Amino acid sequence: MDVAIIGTGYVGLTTGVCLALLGHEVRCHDVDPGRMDKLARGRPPIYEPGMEQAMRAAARKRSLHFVSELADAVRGAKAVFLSVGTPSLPDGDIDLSYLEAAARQIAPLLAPFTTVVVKSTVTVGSCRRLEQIIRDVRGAGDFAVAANPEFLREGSAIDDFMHPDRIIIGSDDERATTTLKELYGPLVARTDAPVLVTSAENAEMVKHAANAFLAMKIGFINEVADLCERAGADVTTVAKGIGLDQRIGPAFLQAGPGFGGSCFPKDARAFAATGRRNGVPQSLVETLIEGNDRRKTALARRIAFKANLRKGAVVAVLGVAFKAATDDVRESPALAFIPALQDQGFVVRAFDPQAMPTAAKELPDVNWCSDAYEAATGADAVVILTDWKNFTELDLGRLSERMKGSTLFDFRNILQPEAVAACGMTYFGVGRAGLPGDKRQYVEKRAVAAAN
Ligand SMILES: NC(=O)c1ccc[n+]([C@@H]2O[C@H](COP(=O)([O-])OP(=O)(O)OC[C@H]3O[C@@H](n4cnc5c(N)ncnc54)[C@H](O)[C@@H]3O)[C@@H](O)[C@H]2O)c1
Ligand SMILES: O=c1ccn([C@@H]2O[C@H](COP(=O)(O)OP(=O)(O)O[C@H]3O[C@H](CO)[C@@H](O)[C@H](O)[C@H]3O)[C@@H](O)[C@H]2O)c(=O)[nH]1
Repeated sequence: MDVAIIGTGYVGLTTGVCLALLGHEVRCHDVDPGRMDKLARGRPPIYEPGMEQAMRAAARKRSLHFVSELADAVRGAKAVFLSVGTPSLPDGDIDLSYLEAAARQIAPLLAPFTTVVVKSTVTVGSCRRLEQIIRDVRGAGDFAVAANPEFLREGSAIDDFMHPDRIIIGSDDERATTTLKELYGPLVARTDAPVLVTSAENAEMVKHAANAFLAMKIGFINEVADLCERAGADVTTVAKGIGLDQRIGPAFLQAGPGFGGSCFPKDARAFAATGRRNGVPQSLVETLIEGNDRRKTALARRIAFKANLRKGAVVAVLGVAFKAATDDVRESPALAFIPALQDQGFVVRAFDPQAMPTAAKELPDVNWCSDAYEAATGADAVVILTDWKNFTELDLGRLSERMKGSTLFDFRNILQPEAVAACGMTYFGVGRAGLPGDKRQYVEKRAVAAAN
């Protein structure tokens, strides 16, 4: 099928590449000329594992094209995907203006009959609004707007797109639903993914409610972690025990420094704003947002207390991306955590395998380092903030030798406390093994290790 993709960020690019690999003829367009230039040279403008290879594979099939002129992208397309950003407004609601602008721009260019597919995450009622904008330009009858929310995660975008848990098609126009079923046909044939055909409103609501629910699982386990820490339990085991209940499941129960990224914080705010706008406050989600925001700075104060850091102390932060396997720092815990360290008068040295160029624009006065060991050099404390696999493989002895102090905060619970203690460091995880008891425990273990 002939497909156009408008907006080639994480979602648009992944959608375009994957649809091309599934056998469709795809033309991608973006307003950002720098992005288009990179794409035309076969270079992904974002760090996403497997993307460059997937782009090469699609290019070999001659089914993926990057087109600078919007009209050339849209002309003749049977489905036009809108995958532009939907950022937060100051009141938490989404800013629909990028989608509205894109709808206005494509409206005169659509061939009859075209399905305009809203891939961006939108609040309930947005597709109707976009439909009205296009209708104002070209009248009714030869197009339909369908909601088709995307559930991929950054860092595993291609795999998630190619192996969806479900495909949601939101439209009451039969021509649109037929087009989308045909489009996803090859994917459904390969994966047997369930397809839910429903109204646009239901589809829009599914996306926001799903993200709010997943974010609530994380917010919940983070509060449980804090309780574990005080009450002498270990959240990693507690989460395992909870997750073994099939009704709960093990996913999204990793305690950490709070959820970040371009989706959960923004989408939780939008869901809460939708509740307020409709006179049905979503109090659980409101509380979740507040707690998650507070957590990021509270952890910065907590380390000062636990490691007894004074003004001028040096803190090494390992990881600034909002999660592993991405260069994205949007609403990353690091963007709140590092300034909160600096506010206390600490000097911050930091390293991230991919996200330093993007983070440097947001975080002034950080000493960026070429690896974890350089970051740890002369540090009073080291903090692991992102769950990069490289950090699970650190040479802890080497890290410890480089440090001035001896405290390691593992805010992703990715290290073995015993291994850290064996290298002469005091270990603090998130909600692990009960504090201050575990501090004594690991200090004691360290003493034993040293004696041996
Ligand atoms: N990032 C994710 O993991 C993810 C997953 C699912 C859904 N979403 C949703 O998908 C949408 C896009 O997210 P993203 O992370 O890909 O955003 P992004 O910021 O990475 O990309 C958006 C792109 O749209 C382009 N753009 C803006 N206006 C345009 C226009 N009028 N014409 C052409 N291009 C235009 C921008 O230049 C940018 O390259 C958002 O609504 C987001 O909530 C994101
Ligand atoms: O157990 C967990 C799982 C995640 N996180 C954090 O939560 C945030 C989001 O992580 P993740 O969901 O893996 O990344 P995203 O790429 O933001 O993907 C989410 O947001 C996308 C945009 O809407 C959706 O498409 C995905 O389904 C949804 O998982 C990150 O800060 C993670 O570190 C935790 O702290 N603990």
